[in-house]
Amino acid sequence: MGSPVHRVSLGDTWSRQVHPDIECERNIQSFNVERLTNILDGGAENTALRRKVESIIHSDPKCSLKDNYFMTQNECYEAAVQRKFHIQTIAKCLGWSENSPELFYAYRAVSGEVALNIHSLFLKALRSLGSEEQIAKWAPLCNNLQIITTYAQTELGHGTYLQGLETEATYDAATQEFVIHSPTMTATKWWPGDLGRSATHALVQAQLICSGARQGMHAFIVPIRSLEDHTPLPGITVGDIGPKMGFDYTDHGFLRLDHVRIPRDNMLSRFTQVLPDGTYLKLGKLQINYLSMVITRVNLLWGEILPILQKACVIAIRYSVIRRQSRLRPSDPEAKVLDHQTQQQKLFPQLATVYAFHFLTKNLLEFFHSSYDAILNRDFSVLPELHALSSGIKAMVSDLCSWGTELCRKACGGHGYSKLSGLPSLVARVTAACTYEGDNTVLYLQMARFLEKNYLLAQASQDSTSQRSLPQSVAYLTAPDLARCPAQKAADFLHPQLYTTAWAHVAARLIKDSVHHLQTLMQSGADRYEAWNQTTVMHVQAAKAHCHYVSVKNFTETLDKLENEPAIQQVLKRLCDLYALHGILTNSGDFLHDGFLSGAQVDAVRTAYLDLLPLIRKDAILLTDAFDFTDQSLNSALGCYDGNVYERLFEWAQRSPTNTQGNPAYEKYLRPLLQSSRAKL
Ligand SMILES: CCCCCCC/C=C/C(=O)SCCNC(=O)CCNC(=O)[C@H](O)C(C)(C)COP(=O)(O)OP(=O)(O)OC[C@H]1O[C@@H](n2cnc3c(N)ncnc32)[C@H](O)[C@@H]1OP(=O)(O)O
Ligand SMILES: Cc1cc2nc3c(=O)[nH]c(=O)nc-3n(C[C@H](O)[C@H](O)[C@H](O)COP(=O)(O)OP(=O)(O)OC[C@H]3O[C@@H](n4cnc5c(N)ncnc54)[C@H](O)[C@@H]3O)c2cc1C
Repeated sequence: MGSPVHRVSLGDTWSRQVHPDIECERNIQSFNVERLTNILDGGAENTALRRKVESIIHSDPKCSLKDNYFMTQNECYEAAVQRKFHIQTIAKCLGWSENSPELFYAYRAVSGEVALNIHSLFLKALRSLGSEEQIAKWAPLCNNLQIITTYAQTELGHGTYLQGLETEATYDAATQEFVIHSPTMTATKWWPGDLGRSATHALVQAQLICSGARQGMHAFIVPIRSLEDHTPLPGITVGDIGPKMGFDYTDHGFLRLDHVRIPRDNMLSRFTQVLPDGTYLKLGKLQINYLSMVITRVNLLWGEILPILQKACVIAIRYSVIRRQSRLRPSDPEAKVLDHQTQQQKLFPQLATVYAFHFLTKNLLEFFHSSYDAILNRDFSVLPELHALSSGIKAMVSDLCSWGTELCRKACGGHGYSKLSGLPSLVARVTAACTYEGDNTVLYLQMARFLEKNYLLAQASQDSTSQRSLPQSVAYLTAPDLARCPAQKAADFLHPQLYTTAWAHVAARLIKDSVHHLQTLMQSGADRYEAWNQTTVMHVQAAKAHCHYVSVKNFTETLDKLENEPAIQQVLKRLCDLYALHGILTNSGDFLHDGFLSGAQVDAVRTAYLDLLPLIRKDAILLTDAFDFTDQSLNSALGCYDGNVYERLFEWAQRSPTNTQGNPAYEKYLRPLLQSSRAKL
């Protein structure tokens, strides 16, 4: 049954011998780990390709992450540029193209710690908002790195409210140019990645002004640094925004534009155009110019956010079978910390969540790919659902991945606080995901608006004879609802149909309550804007419940498709059960509120939930092995495959420059202090 798990080890002394405390966890395999890896990769051929790419990348020392934890911000940046350069060189040699799986796997191998990540965001914005001619002109320059680009939207004064952006692009019909200008200090672009020290061109989002009228946010390609010597071009003030909580390897920057002139052709014009005489043409709503954000949200979930919680689970769970603290009985040896029920209660919901999110994000990507071509060809019918789902799911996944990664860090005790565990940098990175590409509260509210509309449509269609079909993700709003949960005992809560229905019930009720509250306020005289603001806490709660429902439903549907893989289906079903029940327990007030669940039923949920923990315990290491991260990519003294935690932590600490560079503070301060106190002894 068992199959050797692939790993690319660090090649250090201890990698040759696997620690017995982790080896025994792998001895009895209730499912085929390799097969699960294949399923996660989307097929055995993808697993093989990924491993091939990882071997190539890891055999190049210039792509190594080894000394990252001891670097300054500048050194991190330089090393990230070097890695980008080497991966690009390898890609060119081996014919890996933009968007190829090989390139995706190469970045996964180095944990995404390369410079020029926003270059690919620029390309996505270009391909979605640019005309075919613009794509033909700029994409090859980007792909060959003849230019380095950034996505400059956020300003010092505004990030969320795009209508409030101050940067102006005023069309001058006499010269057929746009004049790009930052009229105030707060109009300074602030945060764009790769802008501080690298980019030669920026995709600047600015308020279009033509023929005297303001037309809202549009995208313009603006050269900012000389291609000869990289100095800022006339009218450009550009630099780095300084130290941040994480992302040391990225040069986030600022940009001020002083009446910078660019040709008319540099406004991206797939959906909107300015004709030579200044006539403005637009297809659909203005918000079509926000399309690139939809694309980026979906892609970052898969490539950046999800792997962070996966890695945190691998590190924390592997460490928890090596770390021993306390005895469960006085006569026993000290227990692995993973055998404490409370440790399982911390880590297994995170493991279940990350599996749920893997399948959810995969499904969202598929929905995105099936809609994208239609949108580019100006069929916007599916855009509202895509925007709502990508906003809500981005918010939920980044929120819970951030929460879960920090929980994994804390679950590693003191060593989790060491950067050498790998966990602090994962926490810093995933925390940013709750803000970038849209603050999560703001994104939940976008989802809530979609829910409100569809709830009202559902009500209208129930009141009339003609049935209107709702988008698939909200179709449950028209389904018959149960007032009470029929479960009688703990085992009943292990039926996917039962807990999916419970989540549907709670989501539908919270949506109904938030909309009714909004309407009540409006009926009592508040205008819509005031009433909306007075109900946003309820709307966010409803949006969260809806997203949770979508994720539970998606996980159960994934299980249904695994009927030919009974062993894997069984182990994943336990995770699915745990995910759904953990959600019910942490939100039990919502289920008790209208009597859908009774107190006794919540007790039964807890029993079912706690009974799952020991079942998942025996497969825990295998479930983390299945993610198949190489030791190099984990870059964690606690999380390596072989479990030799203490040896590695000790050796890595020796590498700290603080141990070899002498101690100037001793000469300046400590020696005088010690000597003065010695005199008194
Ligand atoms: C390895 C990589 C490491 C990390 C890299 C990190 C890179 C990060 C990059 C960035 O952060 S780039 C900057 C990202 N910025 C944002 O995401 C800003 C968030 N703000 C917004 O998206 C919008 O301003 C807003 C919150 C949606 C509000 O916009 P606006 O006030 O103009 O619209 P509304 O009145 O709320 O809505 C009107 C209408 O439009 C619909 N809509 C809104 N957004 C979209 C969209 N993206 N696509 C399609 N439709 C959209 C919205 O649903 C409304 O529809 P109706 O209800 O009127 O039908
Ligand atoms: C690591 C990182 C990388 C980034 N990369 C880029 C990049 O490459 N390019 C780029 O252009 N930008 C980038 N950004 C900027 C990022 O997109 C914005 O910071 C983000 O969109 C949030 O906007 P804000 O900073 O204006 O937050 P604000 O909107 O000021 O949020 C502050 C608070 O106000 C609340 N709030 C705001 N509006 C509302 C509302 N309507 N309703 C309820 N509450 C509200 C928020 O919930 C939050 O609690 C990056 C940011 C980070 C941290």
